[in-house]
Amino acid sequence: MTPLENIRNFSIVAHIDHGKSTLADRLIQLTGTVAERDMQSQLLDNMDIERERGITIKANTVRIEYPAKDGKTYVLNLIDTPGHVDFAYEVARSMQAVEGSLLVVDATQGVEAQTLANVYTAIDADHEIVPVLNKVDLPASDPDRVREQIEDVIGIDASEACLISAKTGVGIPDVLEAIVNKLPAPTGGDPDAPLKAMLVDSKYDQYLGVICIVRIVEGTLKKGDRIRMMKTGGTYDVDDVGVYRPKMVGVDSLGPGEIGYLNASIKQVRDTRVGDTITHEKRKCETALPGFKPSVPVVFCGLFPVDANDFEDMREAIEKLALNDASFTYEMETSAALGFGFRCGFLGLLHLEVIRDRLEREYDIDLITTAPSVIYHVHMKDGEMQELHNPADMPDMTLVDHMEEPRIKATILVPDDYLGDVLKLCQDRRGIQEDLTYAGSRAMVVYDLPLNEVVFDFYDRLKSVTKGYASFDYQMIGYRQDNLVKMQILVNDEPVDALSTMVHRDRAEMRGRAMVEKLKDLIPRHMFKIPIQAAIGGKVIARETLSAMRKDVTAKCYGGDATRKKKLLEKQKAGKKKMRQFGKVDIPQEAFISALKMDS
Ligand SMILES: Nc1nc2c(ncn2[C@@H]2O[C@H](COP(=O)(O)OP(=O)(O)OP(=O)(O)O)[C@@H](O)[C@H]2O)c(=O)[nH]1
Repeated sequence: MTPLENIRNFSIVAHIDHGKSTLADRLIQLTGTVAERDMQSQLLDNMDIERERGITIKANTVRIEYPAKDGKTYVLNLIDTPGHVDFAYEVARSMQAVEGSLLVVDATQGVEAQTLANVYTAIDADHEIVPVLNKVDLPASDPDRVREQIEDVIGIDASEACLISAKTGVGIPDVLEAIVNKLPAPTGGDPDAPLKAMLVDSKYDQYLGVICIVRIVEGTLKKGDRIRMMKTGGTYDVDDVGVYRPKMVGVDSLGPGEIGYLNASIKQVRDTRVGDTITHEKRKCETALPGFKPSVPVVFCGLFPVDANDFEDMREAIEKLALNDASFTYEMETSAALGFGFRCGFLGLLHLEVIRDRLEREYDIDLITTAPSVIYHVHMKDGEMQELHNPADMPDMTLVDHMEEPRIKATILVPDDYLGDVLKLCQDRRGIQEDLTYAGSRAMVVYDLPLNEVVFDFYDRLKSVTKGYASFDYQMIGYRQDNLVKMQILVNDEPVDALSTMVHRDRAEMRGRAMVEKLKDLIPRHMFKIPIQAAIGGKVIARETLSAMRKDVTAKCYGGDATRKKKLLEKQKAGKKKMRQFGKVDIPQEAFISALKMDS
């Protein structure tokens, strides 16, 4: 067991791409935690999809042993936290398990929106913060300017910030010394007290079952102990305890201040509650740790198999994915248009994409994704309040008194030149400007926006109007009443429920027109005329007509080249597979998403 004063627990906070993972790799490498031949970049991102997209989804931890200049060997426990806005709540939770943070800022870019959001989370968790300026090997780096910016915008002293290049390794020893000298050791913690440990995160391993990452606050955890989860009441025998280096290595025991894993034949991640207090069954601790609110899904959409025969496979795949991800919810849904599928809830759009990608790639299921929606509060005239997850379930408007929608506070950092475009974008999305300040040549804008207008393609639009220079972060602020209506789309006079959306009354006409125009381009011509309409209640607010024509793919193949004709017809058939029939009309899969993209 390591004495408390020789332990340092920390996380790294950074904006995406500022070098968090590269720095973690360097720290691991320099301390010889991994043999040189086993070194591969991004050691901590072990899920394929994380590695591929360069994002971290679940918290990971690694234990590093560092012989410091003062002659003592320290145990450094690094918790790697997710870096994307969707997972902000997970970041806040993992931070409760450590005492300090390295604040990594790319010295060529400076402070970005996520730097701010993450560093404030660290400050809220009472962290000591060590600023680290990365990428000083690049000619464009300007450490002095960025140092000043950290002081002006964040308000912490950056005069002793470490100047490093995580890529070349310059300055890494200074970071290790700063961790030891500037970050506090964990406090308190009697190894003989009844066990009190925090469940920091849990994940599913196909060979070992559920692995829990734990931080010991008091007492000692050993293999063979019988433990109790104080919130869920579950009791388990501990099969193994250990640490990540970053591979799993068993240890005899974990004591106060230490971070490691435990494995106790827990069947599914859902049986564990992140933030729960773990204690011994026989000798319980008196009070539990404060615990966390569970993270709740904010974005919902329907997922349907393109081929109805895939439904059972899809159910199995979704159940498996949910085993490892308690923040992802699902329930069966039937749609008149799309048949059987699932209504799924996600933490954000990236989370949605990750799950959808995994279903398609790992389980080989072609999916139709319906428009993402948020949760509306529908206040009925009889005083009851209903949560609306799916626009298709909207109750009869005559029974509704009023509706509320979720709003967010969005923080956007953008170079001056693009400020006008950003303000226009936020204004177009029904935003209310709350603040506009400058940090050097960059503006920081704060907007109050409806989540509904952001979940879909706001981030893409923001990136495109600012050529990628803007950064964005948000947090939920609550519900507010507004004039919202359900807009239906009718194709060939039949409503397509999967295309229903909630819109603001004042924008309904514009949105309806844009959608029917898009659909006209997306739906192939048929042998008959197809009216495409947008309607509110029974009233049509926009209409386009797709004229009749048979698309003869073989028309260009005059002469007798039969094989080429056959090939083209087969290609047409394959293309058809991705379509769904609505009455007599085929609607291609991409229409469900593309039709909703707004051009501003
Ligand atoms: N030139 C230079 N490039 C660097 C340095 N550190 C990181 N990079 C590069 O910057 C990019 C982003 O680095 P990552 O370590 O993946 O960034 P991250 O912050 O972990 O990103 P997320 O995991 O997506 O949050 C990679 O292409 C790195 O090779 C550095 O010191 N100098």
